[in-house]
Amino acid sequence: MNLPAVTPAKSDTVSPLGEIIAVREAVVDVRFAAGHLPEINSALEVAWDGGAPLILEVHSHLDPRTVRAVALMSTSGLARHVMVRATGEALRVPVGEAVVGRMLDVTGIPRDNGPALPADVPRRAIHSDPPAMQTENASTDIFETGVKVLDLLTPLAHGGKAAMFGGAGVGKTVLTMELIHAMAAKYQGLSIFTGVGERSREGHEMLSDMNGSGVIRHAVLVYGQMNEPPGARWRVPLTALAIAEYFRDEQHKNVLLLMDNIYRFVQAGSELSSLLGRLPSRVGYQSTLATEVGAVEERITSVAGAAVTAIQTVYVPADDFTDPAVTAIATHMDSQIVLSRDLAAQGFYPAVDPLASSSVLLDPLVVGEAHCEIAEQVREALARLKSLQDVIALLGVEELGSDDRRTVTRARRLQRFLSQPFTVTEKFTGQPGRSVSLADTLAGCRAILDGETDDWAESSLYMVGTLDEARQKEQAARKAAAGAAV
Ligand SMILES: Nc1ncnc2c1ncn2[C@@H]1O[C@H](COP(=O)(O)OP(=O)(O)OP(=O)(O)O)[C@@H](O)[C@H]1O
Repeated sequence: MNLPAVTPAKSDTVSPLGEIIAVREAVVDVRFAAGHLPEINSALEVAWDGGAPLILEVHSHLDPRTVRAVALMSTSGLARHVMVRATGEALRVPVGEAVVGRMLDVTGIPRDNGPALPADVPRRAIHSDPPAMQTENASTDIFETGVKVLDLLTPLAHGGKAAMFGGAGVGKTVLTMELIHAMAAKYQGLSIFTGVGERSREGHEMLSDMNGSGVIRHAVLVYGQMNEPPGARWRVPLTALAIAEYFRDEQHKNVLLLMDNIYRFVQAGSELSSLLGRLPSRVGYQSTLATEVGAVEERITSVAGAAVTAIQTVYVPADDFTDPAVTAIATHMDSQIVLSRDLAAQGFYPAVDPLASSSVLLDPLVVGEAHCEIAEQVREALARLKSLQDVIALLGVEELGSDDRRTVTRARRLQRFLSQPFTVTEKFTGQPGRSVSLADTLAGCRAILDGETDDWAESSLYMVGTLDEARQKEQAARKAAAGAAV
């Protein structure tokens, strides 16, 4: 790839030119004339063959003339002695109406084979401080998702932060996609979907899904997927935040910010930390882990008149919930949705672990006494079922006392009632998706806890929407059984 000398800066101020002296994968060292060192986090540009410039971000000053920078795009083809232009400011990405309905990369370049963005599109720096504490607006308005187990046990706040934790293949992405459908349909705002280090296939599926359902008209997709260099995966959350902050602060719009998978942001930071020559901390993570997570999470906040509701997926390495990255992210969340491999293996989708999941909003002052009482009784029943699993496996349900037998009967029906077919899984389950109101969810759980379904077949409550649907399924099954008996 021919790399011409960098074209001189167009502005009247002469931006200092530097020269590349070392390239190690995503890390590039650049030497400038004495007294012209660009600031930390400022962007440097390398002009490629007429295409979009390669963007580098300054991360350390090695000596009075040399900076160490991180490439936000691939450095293949880059060589020593290539000239670099210091922009004098942080990377600025396009924001505003022009990016709605578009799929962008970390630098804000459209990657959806659509038209280029207008030259005068407004831009915003990817680095900025969170709003002043006094302007933040901690909301406790409940956000009904239509997913029974979430609305019952881990209610989400309009303007709050929720994270889905789980190992590989437990259903994080599918649940996130379902929430996009559930929320975009009834959410008067803008959705920003950020793909961080996930599969590119999922990005294209998301784009075609959103185009098909029309949700794309109110959405922006920002991607730094697993095929991208670590710099792109590390900075793409900031690109999405800059777009979200513009709509929140300049247009006072509500924003639904979805990030799949925020753990990959930490992983990219860890990769770069090693390449930047920094000493690793616990479990090999970067020593700046908590700072980097805080810098992103603290910017995800609401202000008066405009809420940013965030839902993030968190990959849990080796299903180890004590992992430093997982715990650092968890401390920032209002709702923690833990996905269980055991439940996924049994086909109970969404595989939300009712005992490990939690929400600060499950409080009588927020959701009311009745909701809290039902949620508590559901948890108690499922906890009792879990504690009796071994006894049941060894001796069978019949050997239990009458109280335990009743609890097990109801707990198993609750477990099945909390499973639910999704819209996004119709294509491979063949079952139409269901969105259930909170009132129907509470009424269904209340009826099961009161024993109304004790003599129903457990299968009648599996993968249904409301309890009425389960009742119809039970009646149909009984009729079929009666017909077969004749
Ligand atoms: N609600 C659901 N209904 C039916 N099947 C599901 C559901 N959720 C997940 N699955 C099944 O589990 C598989 C993995 O789901 P998904 O990709 O969401 O997991 P993940 O946790 O995001 O995995 P990874 O971390 O590898 O991306 C899906 O391809 C699907 O077969």
